[in-house]
Amino acid sequence: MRISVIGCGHLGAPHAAAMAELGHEVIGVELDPSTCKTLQSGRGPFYERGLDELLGAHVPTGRLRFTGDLREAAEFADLHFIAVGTPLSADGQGYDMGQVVDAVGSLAPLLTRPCTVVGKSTVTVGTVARLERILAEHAVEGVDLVWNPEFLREGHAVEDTLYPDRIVAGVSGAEAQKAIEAVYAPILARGDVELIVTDPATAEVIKSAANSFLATKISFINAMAEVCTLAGADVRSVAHAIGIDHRIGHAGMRPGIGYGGGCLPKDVRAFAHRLGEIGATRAVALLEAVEGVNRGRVEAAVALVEETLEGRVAGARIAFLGAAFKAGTSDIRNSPALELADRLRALGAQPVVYDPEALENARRAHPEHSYADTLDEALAGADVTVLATEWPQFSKEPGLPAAAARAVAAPRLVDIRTVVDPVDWTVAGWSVWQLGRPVRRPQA
Ligand SMILES: NC(=O)C1=CN([C@@H]2O[C@H](COP(=O)(O)OP(=O)(O)OC[C@H]3O[C@@H](n4cnc5c(N)ncnc54)[C@H](O)[C@@H]3O)[C@@H](O)[C@H]2O)C=CC1
Ligand SMILES: O=C(O)[C@H]1O[C@H](OP(=O)(O)OP(=O)(O)OC[C@H]2O[C@@H](n3ccc(=O)[nH]c3=O)[C@H](O)[C@@H]2O)[C@H](O)[C@@H](O)[C@@H]1O
Repeated sequence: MRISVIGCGHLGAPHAAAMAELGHEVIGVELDPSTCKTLQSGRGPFYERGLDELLGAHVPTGRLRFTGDLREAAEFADLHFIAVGTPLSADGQGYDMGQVVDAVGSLAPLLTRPCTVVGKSTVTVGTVARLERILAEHAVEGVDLVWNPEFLREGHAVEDTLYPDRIVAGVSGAEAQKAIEAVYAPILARGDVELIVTDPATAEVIKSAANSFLATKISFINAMAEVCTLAGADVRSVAHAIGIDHRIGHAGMRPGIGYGGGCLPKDVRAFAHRLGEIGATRAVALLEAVEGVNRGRVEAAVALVEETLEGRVAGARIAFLGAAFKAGTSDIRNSPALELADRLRALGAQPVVYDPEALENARRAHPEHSYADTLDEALAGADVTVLATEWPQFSKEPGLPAAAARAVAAPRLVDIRTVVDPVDWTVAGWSVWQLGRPVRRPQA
C-alpha cells in the first residue's frame, strides 16, 4: 500500500520505518526541519534500538522517504497515519489537541479521492467524533477515519510495532476495517496477533485505560515501598512474591522513583481530567491517588540521598548515573532522574550527570547541571553515587562495582530504580540504599 505517516517523532519515525519493513511504500511528513533532514539522511533523530537499521535499509531504496510537504503525502498515499504529539495543555490538565486538529484540518482539504485517515496519537474520549466533523466538512466524500491507538514502548519501538501484542481499531464502517486489515496484513497473517475491531470511543478508552493501568501498577508497588520503609520490610521480596500469582505478574512492577516519560504522566493526567468532565468521579479519585503516589517518589528519593549523606547534602559531589526517563532511550521528557538532579542541586549538592544516550538532550534542556562525557569522569571523587536510570551498563556490568569503588571518594550507592543486586556491590565495599529496602552494608 501507499501510506503516509504524519508526525515523525518517537512514535511516527519507528512506525514509518516499520511500515516500510512490512513492504509498504511510505512517505513520512515531519514539520520540524531538522528532524526531517536527519530522517531524510537515513538516520533516526533520537536513540531507538533498530531504527537506524530500518531507515538505512529503506530510505536509500526510496521505499521510505520523508518530506515537510503535506500536499505531497496527500497526493501519494491512500492511507494516512496521524502520529503527531498530544502534550498536556498549558494549564496542565487536558491534552493540547492543537497538533492533531492542525494535522487533520490541513490534510482534509488536500484529500481529493477516497482514502483512510488512521489516528495513532493518544487522545481522550470524544476526539474521533470531533475529527470526523472536520473531515466531513473539508474532505471529499469517502474519507474514513479509524482510531488505531499505539502501545509501543520507547526503547522497543521497532519490535513492538512489528510484533505488537494486539492491534486495536475503532472503526465506523466496513471500508475502514478493510483498510486496517490491509495495512497490517503481514502482521495479521502470522496468526498470533488479535485484531480488536471496535467503535472509536472504545478504542480511545482502551488506550487511556492501558496507560492508566500501567501507571497504577507502578504506583501500587511504590506505595508498598513506602509501607516497607516504615515497616522495615523489603519491597523487592514483596514484588517477587505477589508477582508469582499469575493474576498479578512481575512485569511493570519494579519499584523505584516512579513513572516518567512523554506518555504515562500526561496520559494519566489528561484521562483524569476528561473523566472529571464526563462525571466519572470514582475513576478520577483512583487516578489522582496514582498520581499522588508518583509525585511522592522524588521526595522519597531526595530523603534517601540525604540519609546517605547524614544530612550533609550541600557541597556533596554526586555521581549521577542516568538522565533519560528510562533505559533504552535518549528521551528526557518528564525524566524522574533529571527531576531528582534538580532537587539535589537546589539543596546545594553538585550532581555530575552521565548518560550513555541522553547526554546531548540533557545538556540542551538543563544547562545548569555539570555533565561528564564518560562514566569514569562522573564517578571520580564522588561522595555518593546515584543510579538514576536503569541502564544495564550501570546495573549488569560485573566489573563496575569494584572499578567504581576505586574511583569514588566514598562507596555509597543510592539505587533509585531498584535494579542492582546489593550483594554485587557490598562485596566490593559499597553501602547500598534502595527505596523500600533495608540498607545493605559492605560484607566483612
Ligand atoms: N512516544 C511513545 O512511545 C508513544 C507515543 N504515543 C502517542 O503518540 C503521539 C506522538 O508522540 P511522540 O511521537 O512521543 O511525540 P513527539 O513529540 O516525539 O513527535 C511528534 C512529532 O510530530 C511532529 N508534528 C507536529 N505537527 C505536525 C504536522 N502537522 N505535520 C507533520 N509533523 C508534525 C512534531 O514536529 C514531532 O516531531 C502522542 O499522542 C503520544 O501520546 C503513543 C504510544 C507510544
Ligand atoms: O503511550 C505511550 O506512549 C507508551 O507509554 C508507555 O511506554 P514508555 O513511556 O515508553 O515507558 P514504560 O516502559 O512504560 O515506562 C514508563 C516509566 O515507568 C517507569 N517504570 C516502568 C516499569 C516499572 O516496572 N517500573 C517503573 O518505574 C520507567 O522507568 C519509566 O519512567 C507504555 O508502556 C506503552 O505501552 C505506551 O504505548
